Amino acid sequence: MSAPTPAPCSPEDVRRVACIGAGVIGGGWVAHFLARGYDVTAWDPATDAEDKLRRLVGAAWPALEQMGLADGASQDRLTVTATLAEAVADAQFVQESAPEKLELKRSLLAELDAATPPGVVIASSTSGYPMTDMQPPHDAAATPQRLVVGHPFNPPYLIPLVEVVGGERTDAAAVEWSSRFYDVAGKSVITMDRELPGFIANRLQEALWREALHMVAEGEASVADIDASITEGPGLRWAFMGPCLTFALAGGEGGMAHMLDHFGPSLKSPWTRLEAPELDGALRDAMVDGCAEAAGDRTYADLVAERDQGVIDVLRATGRLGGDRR
Ligand SMILES: NC(=O)C1=CN([C@@H]2O[C@H](COP(=O)(O)OP(=O)(O)OC[C@H]3O[C@@H](n4cnc5c(N)ncnc54)[C@H](O)[C@@H]3O)[C@@H](O)[C@H]2O)C=CC1
Ligand SMILES: C[N+](C)(C)CC(=O)CC(=O)[O-]
Repeated sequence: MSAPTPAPCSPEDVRRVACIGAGVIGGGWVAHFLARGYDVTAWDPATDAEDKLRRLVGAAWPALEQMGLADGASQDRLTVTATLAEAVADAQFVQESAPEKLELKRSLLAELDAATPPGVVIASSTSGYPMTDMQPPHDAAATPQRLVVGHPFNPPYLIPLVEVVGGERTDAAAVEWSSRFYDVAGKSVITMDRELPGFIANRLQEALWREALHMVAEGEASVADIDASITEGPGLRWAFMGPCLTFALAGGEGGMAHMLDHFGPSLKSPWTRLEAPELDGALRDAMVDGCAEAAGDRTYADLVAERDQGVIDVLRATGRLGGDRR
């Protein structure tokens, strides 16, 4: 591996962030960085991207005001550029949020690497690809050592977690730099020392999702019942205590030891029973129809507002609103 290029500034000194790809997640990142007082440049090849982006940021702003804006934070600090090169020309950090297609990510990250000033860290929002599979190989021109995964959660302007992990050709200093940067930018960071499919949280979510799809495919439970089983049940605990400590309490004063001795054998069968279901047309239709039924007459905008207020209420109730803000 060639010598790492020193980052042009410390994470604390970053003022200009570029967001490449401005859909659900890229737009959410834009809203987050604006609310934290950064100057943001954004680029997205879709012809209607700027309108959609400004609408998304406008819809997120009331929630961000409730969360508390950084000094000087303003939607006016967003510049949407005509080209990728203009977006990254002066950037001190780049967040890529393009569609989850491996070949597209590969060529886009190579293009970003070529256009971004030396040493500036480039993070991908990918929800599952290992950076090793996406980063360009080492050659005279490429600098894959500054490429990391920074996996956010929807919406990135409200859900604190970012999972940070490098690939085989990533410099450890870039992982460390980006973890510190996200922390300074108000995120809650888990830094991983190895690549795992789905990272940590999606690996857990995917297990739950796999079972949900099985139940819908087999007609065993409705979409509404599956959602209620989490929001009225374990989801209430998970907002402040993770699944491991929660289950330690299931063992009473005997804790996790008693929980495993007591329930371990009976839980083993569901652990190993099912493979991923076939996502065929019938299952797709059942999920789409079930979600439409569960949403009722609430529009997409209604649901976004409801979700945003719900997350803020939970953050406030669990003492995670305010505190150490940028
Ligand atoms: N939607 C979600 O809940 C989450 C998604 N992610 C990840 O974020 C990334 C983006 O996903 P979404 O925002 O959901 O997708 P999206 O479909 O909402 O947005 C993708 C955007 O990328 C743009 N685009 C297309 N080609 C491009 C290119 N060559 N360069 C730059 N932009 C391009 C599209 O015009 C679109 O605006 C994916 O890697 C995904 O896995 C991560 C966490 C959660
Ligand atoms: C649906 N998704 C796999 C893209 C979701 C994520 O990656 C994280 C999230 O927001 O739950």
